[in-house]
Amino acid sequence: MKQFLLAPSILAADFARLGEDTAKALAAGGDVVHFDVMDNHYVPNLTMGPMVLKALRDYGITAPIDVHLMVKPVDALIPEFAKAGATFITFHPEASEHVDRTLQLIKEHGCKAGLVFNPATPLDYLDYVMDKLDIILLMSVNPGFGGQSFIPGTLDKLRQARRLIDESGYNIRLEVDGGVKIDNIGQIAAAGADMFVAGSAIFGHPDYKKVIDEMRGELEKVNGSFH
Ligand SMILES: O=C(CO)[C@@H](O)[C@H](O)COP(=O)(O)O
Repeated sequence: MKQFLLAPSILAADFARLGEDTAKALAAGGDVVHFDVMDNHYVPNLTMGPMVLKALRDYGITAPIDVHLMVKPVDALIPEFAKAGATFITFHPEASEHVDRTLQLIKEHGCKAGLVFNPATPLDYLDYVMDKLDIILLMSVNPGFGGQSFIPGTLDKLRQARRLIDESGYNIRLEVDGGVKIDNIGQIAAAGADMFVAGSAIFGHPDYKKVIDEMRGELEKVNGSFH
């Protein structure tokens, strides 16, 4: 059976009670904390840095933390996030001068590494780095804000990425981010994703557990189609 991971995006959490709200999403069944870092330069929004991540660790969050860097340049922040307690660090290849070097830097700092693809970024960047990836993240909205609608063309791109991962023989997670809801998560999983970021769908609902349980229910329906 395929193991799916649900990653609540704390961009949509209550920032005034971030530790408590993050813990609540994990207690409701979230597997991984998705941590969006925006610099108001690579994307038009400004969010959280390594100090906030460390504060979550100090608060007692022990779940994996998936840091999505929407910043340019990338490299200087990697040691900082690793030291603060990141598990995964992903970045946009067009924001790094040397993609291979940035991937190596993440690994050298003991984190899992990944590339993120915007809706209009081709998957060509994968060509020579599959052996260095633990995760591929496909954006299903343009990065910068939560609460946008899923871009349907992402489904074909997911199928393409799934094919490349399977052909490579490497153990690489395929994550999707943006507009993931109860009513589309099954279709997204059937296209090949195995890790799902959801912000507004979870934090915008009064009952996080109900949303996560319903998402898992949808995932169980498609589980068989992978094997
Ligand atoms: O990185 C981003 C947006 O740039 C995402 O992680 C959003 O936080 C997803 O939010 P929803 O679309 O699920 O509300």
